[in-house]
Amino acid sequence: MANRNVPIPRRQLYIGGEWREPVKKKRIPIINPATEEIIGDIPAATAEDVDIAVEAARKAIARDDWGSTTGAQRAKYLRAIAAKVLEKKSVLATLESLDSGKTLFESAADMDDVAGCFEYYADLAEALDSRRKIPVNLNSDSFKTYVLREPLGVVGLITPWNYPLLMAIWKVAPALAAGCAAILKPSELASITCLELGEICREIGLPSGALNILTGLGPEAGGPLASHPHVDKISFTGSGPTGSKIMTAAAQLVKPVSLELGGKSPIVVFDDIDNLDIAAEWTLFGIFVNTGQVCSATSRLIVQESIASAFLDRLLKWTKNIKISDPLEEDCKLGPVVSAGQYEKVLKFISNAKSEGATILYGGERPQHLKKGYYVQPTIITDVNTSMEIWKEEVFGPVLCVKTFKTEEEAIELANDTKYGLAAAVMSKDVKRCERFTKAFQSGIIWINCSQPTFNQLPWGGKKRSGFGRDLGEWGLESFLNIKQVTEYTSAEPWAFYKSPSKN
Ligand SMILES: NC(=O)c1ccc[n+]([C@@H]2O[C@H](COP(=O)([O-])OP(=O)(O)OC[C@H]3O[C@@H](n4cnc5c(N)ncnc54)[C@H](O)[C@@H]3O)[C@@H](O)[C@H]2O)c1
Ligand SMILES: C[N+](C)(C)CCCC=O
Ligand code: NA
Repeated sequence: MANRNVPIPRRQLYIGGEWREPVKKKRIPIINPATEEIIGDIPAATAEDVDIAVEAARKAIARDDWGSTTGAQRAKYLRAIAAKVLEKKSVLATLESLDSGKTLFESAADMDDVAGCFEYYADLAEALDSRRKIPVNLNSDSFKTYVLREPLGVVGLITPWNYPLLMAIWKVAPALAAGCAAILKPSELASITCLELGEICREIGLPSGALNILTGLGPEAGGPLASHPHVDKISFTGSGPTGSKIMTAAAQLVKPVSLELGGKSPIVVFDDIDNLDIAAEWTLFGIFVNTGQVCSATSRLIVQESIASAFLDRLLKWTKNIKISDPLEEDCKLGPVVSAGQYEKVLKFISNAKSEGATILYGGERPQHLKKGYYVQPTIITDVNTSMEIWKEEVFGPVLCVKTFKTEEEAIELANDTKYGLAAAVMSKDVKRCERFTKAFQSGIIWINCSQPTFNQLPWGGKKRSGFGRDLGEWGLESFLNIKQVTEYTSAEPWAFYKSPSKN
């Protein structure tokens, strides 16, 4: 077992490069979901603190030490942050697990991804210098034109608890690479590592106000950020209902938003797969990694009837082998869900599925050996029909529902039978069929013969009710840039549209 006695730092809000007590001095308890114990607290920002942070961000943009930096200069800061994250990896990973219930192995992997994401955007920040000003040739003697890429300004980043630091960094890194000044509002359910990012920024000497971190409740801290007149954009990852509220608030000021929302993603398994075990493991990983609290979780298994029985048999064998324990224990593969609220929500989805007539093939309850903590067994539900809640709604927990199909057409129809459109996976050795599914799936992310692998270079985001806009890749950087066209009249001749008064 890793050291669970890592002290939980008692932080304030990180504003203008300093730790600052919230104006109303309120704090929110931190709960460890594995023990249900209060292990510390975080500051709770309100509208007053948002005003102060927005002012600090505006000042940063107006100051040369941030507002006039080149991409190459910003890249140095991003690389310094990446190095600090790796230096502190073990402590940060432990804090992430204590706060969110994530297994220590996954938290450590997240910290590598966090550092990798800063490194990736450091490269893109450097490359931006040569793309900052692009001449456009009009073949004109009268006009010289060019297009500028500029930082968008002050941006609000509102993020969820499932990958507390990683989801924040998917936005923080490109926002800083672009030269924006950012205000990060992480989830009140897991904010520790985001506050530690503040300490890292202080240690590496990031210019004050370039990144501000406001922990607090959604409506009290996130709400005023979304509706603030001096915030130029909101980039949000979280639930659909909150996304709608943010879009509504931003719409009043015609403020751009990007929304990465939930999903109910399908994984379609065909009978031509060579190896049932390989497909079973990907199916398992697609729904049980991070205890199913993944926006892109492939939570609907759509399996060809001819192999359904054999495949479910393999799936059960793999599922029974998953170690469920305190997330800090060695080899733990499934920790608790994040909170009491999430625990109740997941169990309610399972009991509703039962009362609607579905069969709980495996799991569905608290594991017998764990008396405390928000643990739910990995759960597989069969005898599902398309009108059931469990087929339609995002659970955000370790719950897989299963349907069978006979034909490819039927599989496509089932896969797209959802209001969401984040991700979709197909398992088949038929290359042409995989191409047909790639085209037919109504989603932003396609996995072929796998589920969940994610790379900084590739765009991340969805369509339909999963939102719009893209994190990661060059698209993530572009979303924090303003495109400005410049047209210069270079002719010595008069424009001659009006009759010149000197000729009267
Ligand atoms: N598409 C993706 O990339 C992605 C990634 C992770 C999570 N998610 C989705 O996030 C959801 C779970 O995360 P969650 O429970 O933290 O979501 P949530 O919507 O409850 O909270 C997300 C963030 O919004 C804030 N918030 C809440 N109410 C607000 C308001 N009125 N105004 C402004 N901010 C407010 C919260 O404090 C938090 O920081 C799931 O639906 C999941 O699918 C999506
Ligand atoms: C694919 N990852 C790395 C699990 C990240 C998913 C982000 C959304 O929850
Ligand atoms: Na917590």
